[in-house]
Amino acid sequence: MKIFTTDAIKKADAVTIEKEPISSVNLIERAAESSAYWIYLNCKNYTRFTIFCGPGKNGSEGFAIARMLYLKGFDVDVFIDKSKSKLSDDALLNFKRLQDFSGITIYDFVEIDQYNFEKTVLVDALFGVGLSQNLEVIYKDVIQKLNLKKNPKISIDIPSGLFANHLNEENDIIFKTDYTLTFQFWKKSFLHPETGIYSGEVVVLDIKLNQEFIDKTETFDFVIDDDLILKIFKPRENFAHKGIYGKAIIVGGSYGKMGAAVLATKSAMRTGSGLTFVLAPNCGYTVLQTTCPEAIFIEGCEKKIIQIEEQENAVYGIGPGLGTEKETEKGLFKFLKNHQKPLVLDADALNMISKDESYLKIIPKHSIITPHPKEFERLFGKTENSFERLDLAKRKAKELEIIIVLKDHYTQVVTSEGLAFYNVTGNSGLAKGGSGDILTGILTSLLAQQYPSLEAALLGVWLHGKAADFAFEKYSREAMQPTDVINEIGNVFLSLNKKATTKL
Ligand SMILES: NC(=O)C1=CN([C@@H]2O[C@H](COP(=O)(O)OP(=O)(O)OC[C@H]3O[C@@H](n4cnc5c(N)ncnc54)[C@H](O)[C@@H]3O)[C@@H](O)[C@H]2O)[C@@H](O)CC1
Ligand SMILES: [K+]
Repeated sequence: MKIFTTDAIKKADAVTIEKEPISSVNLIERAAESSAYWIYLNCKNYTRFTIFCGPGKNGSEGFAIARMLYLKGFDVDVFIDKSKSKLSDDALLNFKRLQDFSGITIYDFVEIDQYNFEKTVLVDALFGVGLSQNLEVIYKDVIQKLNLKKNPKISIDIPSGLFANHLNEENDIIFKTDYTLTFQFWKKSFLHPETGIYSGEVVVLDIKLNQEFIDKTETFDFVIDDDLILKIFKPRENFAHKGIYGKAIIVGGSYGKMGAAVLATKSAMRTGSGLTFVLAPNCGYTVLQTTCPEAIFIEGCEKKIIQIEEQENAVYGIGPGLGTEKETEKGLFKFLKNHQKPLVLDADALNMISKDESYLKIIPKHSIITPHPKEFERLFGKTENSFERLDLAKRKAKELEIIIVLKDHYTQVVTSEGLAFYNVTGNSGLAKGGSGDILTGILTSLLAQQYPSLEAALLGVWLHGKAADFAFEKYSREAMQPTDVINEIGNVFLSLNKKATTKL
């Protein structure tokens, strides 16, 4: 799914209005209907809604939602700024429509302090993507007061005060919501840690904006959605043999960090590589042969790896638990200098590469590197925030012709063309040691199965997150373990296969 800038969203609205054709207020009606319907389906424990409306189209949607919820039998109150009352035409029209409903009381923002907030859901329809400057004082006051309330909160399109595609100023006042019902596209700010904390759970509602315009309009940012994954995923062939599905070699483990190699090897196998090898120090022999009997062990040195031998037609995933000893570093660089095929580099492999800028240049083209924010900083330098970090990743991915998987709550796959794909599967149960090792195993396995690098990265991060979501449902975010995630990879493939196979 494409992520549009505010300007492109406005154009998409305008083109839809012109080409469909549909009036602006009827398009607002469509957006309001989809919001009211979602609320009707999902708010089972509440019968009371208090809707805060602004002066523009977002406010107009608020008025329409108020009317629709009232007609569905809910108790609805509306708050506006009565003192200035400079509503836009679209807002005025829906505001006037409300006057036919004597059961809906319209309050002024100044009455908030006297209002009874008991058991009501707060709906924020103050500002949408039309916010062009910092908020006026009157709206800041309202938002500050509402942010102190414990009531459930829903924002329409975007939490009021938040910009859609860039960072706010540090002291900006922003509505902090539990749910955001957003129209047609994810907004970039929902996907970054500094701004995403305001948007809560995001629900994207399809309001059927002009598809031709969406298809034609270029963008640099995307969300990995199910449609994209189904285009990438190739179900296993009936007449397959193990040779078709490649040879994955995990290079990792050192004395005391053998678990990382175990997790990466297990997840490579669960992802389907035809043959899976693990190159690890000899001290890991028993543990690896016991925990991963299907994998083939390649001997390293006693307690660390000092050389990586080139094997024909193999895809390497290097890093989990590898350690950063001088001899390991030497072995890694000797290997990388002569190796041409795309591979996966993670963890300690990246830590060793970050020791010298010239090392970056010997990463084979189209390889996938998977740094978390700290590793990224060591590799490419400090940035002020995650928006700048992504911009830097785009420049570096282009320069080095590699794919950077920037691990975060919403991991970003950054391509050598300067595009970013945000992954929205996964949860904070993955914020545990070992999760990254699993991703390395999955990516190595997909590359070995001849998925092109970008497709392997997109499918890999999605699969990793999806398996984590399945594990979360069984064990909770707190208790789920990386091993539980590996054990759910199979269920993710089952659900993918169900969708991908031809049905009669
Ligand atoms: N027909 C359409 O064009 C559609 C509009 N949609 C909705 O419309 C929203 C965008 O509507 P608008 O462009 O009217 O913008 P908003 O409703 O976000 O707000 C803009 C209004 O607020 C005023 N304003 C802007 N910044 C302000 C500030 N800092 N302090 C006080 N007032 C300020 C502007 O003068 C304008 O009246 C979307 O977020 C979405 O909710 C969607 O329903 C899709 C269809
Ligand atoms: K809003």
